[in-house]
Amino acid sequence: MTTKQRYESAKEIYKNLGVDTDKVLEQLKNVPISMHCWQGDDVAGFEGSKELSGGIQATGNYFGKARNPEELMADIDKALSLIPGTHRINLHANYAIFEDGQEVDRDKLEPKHFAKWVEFAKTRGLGLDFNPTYFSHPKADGLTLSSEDESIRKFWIDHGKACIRISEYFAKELGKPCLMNIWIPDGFKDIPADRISPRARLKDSLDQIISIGYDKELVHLAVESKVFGIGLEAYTVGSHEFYMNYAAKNNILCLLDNGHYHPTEVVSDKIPSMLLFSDKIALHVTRPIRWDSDHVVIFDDETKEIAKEIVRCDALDRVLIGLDFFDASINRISAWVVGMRNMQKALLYAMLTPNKKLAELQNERNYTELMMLQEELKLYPFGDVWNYFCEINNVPEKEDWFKVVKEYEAAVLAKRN
Ligand SMILES: C[C@H](O)[C@H](O)[C@@H](O)C(=O)CO
Ligand SMILES: [Mn+2]
Repeated sequence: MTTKQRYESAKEIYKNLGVDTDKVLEQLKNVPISMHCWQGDDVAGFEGSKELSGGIQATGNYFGKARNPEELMADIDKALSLIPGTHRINLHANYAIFEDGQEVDRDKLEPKHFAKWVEFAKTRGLGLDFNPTYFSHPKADGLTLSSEDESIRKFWIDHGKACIRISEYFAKELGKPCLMNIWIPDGFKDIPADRISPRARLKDSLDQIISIGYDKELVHLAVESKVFGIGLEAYTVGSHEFYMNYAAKNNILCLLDNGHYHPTEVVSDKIPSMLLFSDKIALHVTRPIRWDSDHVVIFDDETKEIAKEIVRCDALDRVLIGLDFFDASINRISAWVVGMRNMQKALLYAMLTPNKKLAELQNERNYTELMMLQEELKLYPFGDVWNYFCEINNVPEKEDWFKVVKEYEAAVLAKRN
């Protein structure tokens, strides 16, 4: 049987559930996912120092990591060629590209330092998202936006302001809004004596950053909380409560990273609550194993639950989906492709679910049938629909894409050292 024939058969099966697969495939094609550039080089960036700080860690030493903008862009191209649909690229400020002798520190970054990325995105029809980089820098030794040292704090406030202008530039150039997400590593290893003062300073720093004014249609500003980092186990300044309140008060977005909560807390459950109070939210979809380990996104229960909440809350245009992982122990292009395709599979799985019917069963308190149907749905011919989605979007289906990665690994990655 051909992929199309399998699809036609699956289509009939889903039709009996009231699900229109043709419509689903059209919808899925138009859901952009923001692919993070930092999986390509273990969050190293293009500045002189490549040492990763801020309580995050990329472990592993698989060969072939991108060492410069040309290599990173070529690797992104290779990954995108294996992922159905048109997506977005998520950049960090430490991926600025300087002409010789024009290097500036992060507080002085300008749009021109990202012109090559804009050109890259434009020629491929991609959107760009952005993140100020508050780590891997001599001035990020401890606290940044919450620092008690006013000169350090000013440096990072200026960095935030510079990044707003760069985000605006991305949006204007590409004709698509840019999500600018602020994450800072600030915190303490051991029990602090004063929890409120660093948070008061962070609040003031954020106020100063947003005081420069920006077009909210162009820049979606977000703040990303975290519960702990390596060496920052006892306290993080940018906690969930801090940012949820800050975002609500200032009409900006919360970004929820599913590696940033206590182990039994799930982001899927937070999505509907947030959507009742915010026009938009943003996500970093990742896979924490025991801690915020940033493993590659797989087709696991929580990724599926996250996708289900986005779909059944009818919020595909209100939840800005991005990925955030950095695994240095495997082929990095494969990591991107697996993560991106899995996020799409999770969305597809959610779209193929008869959500209305399931909600009716819940309302009728028919929990027996609800459980039965949710379990039976797991063995529906979802894979046949996925493979057809790949076929009509001109990317290899099933594991066929991996051949392309292996060829690229042998021809290109193996020659990097
Ligand atoms: C590199 C990213 O900005 C970083 O991973 C951040 O989003 C985060 O999740 C830190 O734990
Ligand atoms: Mn994150």
